[in-house]
Amino acid sequence: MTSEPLIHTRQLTKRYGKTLALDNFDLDLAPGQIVGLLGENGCGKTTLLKTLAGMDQDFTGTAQIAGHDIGPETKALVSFLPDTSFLADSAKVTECIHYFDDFFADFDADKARDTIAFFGLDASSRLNEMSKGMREKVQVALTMARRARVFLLDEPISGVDPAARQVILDGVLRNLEPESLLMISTHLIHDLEPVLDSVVMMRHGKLLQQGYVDDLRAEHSKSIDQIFQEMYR
Ligand SMILES: Nc1ncnc2c1ncn2[C@@H]1O[C@H](COP(=O)(O)OP(=O)(O)OP(=O)(O)O)[C@@H](O)[C@H]1O
Repeated sequence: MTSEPLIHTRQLTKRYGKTLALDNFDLDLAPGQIVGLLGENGCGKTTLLKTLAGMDQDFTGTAQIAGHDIGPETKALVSFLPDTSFLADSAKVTECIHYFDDFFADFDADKARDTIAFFGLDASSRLNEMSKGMREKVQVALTMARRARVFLLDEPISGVDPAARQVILDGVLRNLEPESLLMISTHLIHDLEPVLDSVVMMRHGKLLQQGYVDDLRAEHSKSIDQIFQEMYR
C-alpha cells in the first residue's frame, strides 16, 4: 500500500449467538479506490459493512477508520447504504432530502437533487409510488451526496434490471471524489468488475483473498468474475 490505510481491522470478530459472522478479520484498505466486497451468502459481508459503519458496536478486536476506533467520530466520515430500505415509505423525495440535510453535516442537498434528476426521477414523488429500482436510486442519490471519506454500499444493484444497474453505478461514480474509498458488496461481479480497483473476498467471516484487480487478472489470466466462480465453486 502506498498510503496509510483508511480502513483498518485486526482480529475483528463478531458473533451472533453461536454464529461467528466475522472471525479474526484483518483488513487494510487505502483511500482512493473502489473495492468490491465479494463472497457467498452468509459469509459476513453485511456484518462487516454494518460494523465499519458503526451500526453495530458489539464486536471484539480492532476496527478503525482514518485512525479512529469505530464510534461517533468515524460515523461522521462514513456514508452507508444498507441492503434494506431506510426511508419512510410515505415520504416524498424532497422530504428525504430535507431529512438528510438536517441529519448529516456533510450532506450536499444540491448534489442529491442533481443525482435524482440524473436518474430521471421526479423529486415530488412519494417513495410508495415508486418501483423497487426507483427507490434504490433515491437511496443511492442520498448516500452518495454526503462528502464522506468512506462510502459503504451493501448490494446497491441487486434486484434491479441490468440497464438500471448500469445507471445506478453511473450515479454512484459521478459523485465520487478521487480520494474517497468506496466499498461495494455484490454478487453481480460481472456488472461491477469494470469499475473495480480491488477486491476483498470473504469466506466464513474470514478474509480469503485481497488484491488489486489488475494484479489478480494478470496472475490468474482470468477475469475477476471467473476467479470468483472458481474460488467459490
Ligand atoms: N441479526 C442477526 N442475528 C443472527 N444471525 C445473524 C444476524 N445477522 C447476520 N447473521 C448471521 O451472520 C452470518 C453473516 O451474515 P451476513 O448477513 O453478514 O452475510 P452476507 O455475506 O452479507 O450474506 P448475503 O450475501 O446473503 O447478504 C450469517 O450466518 C447470518 O445468518
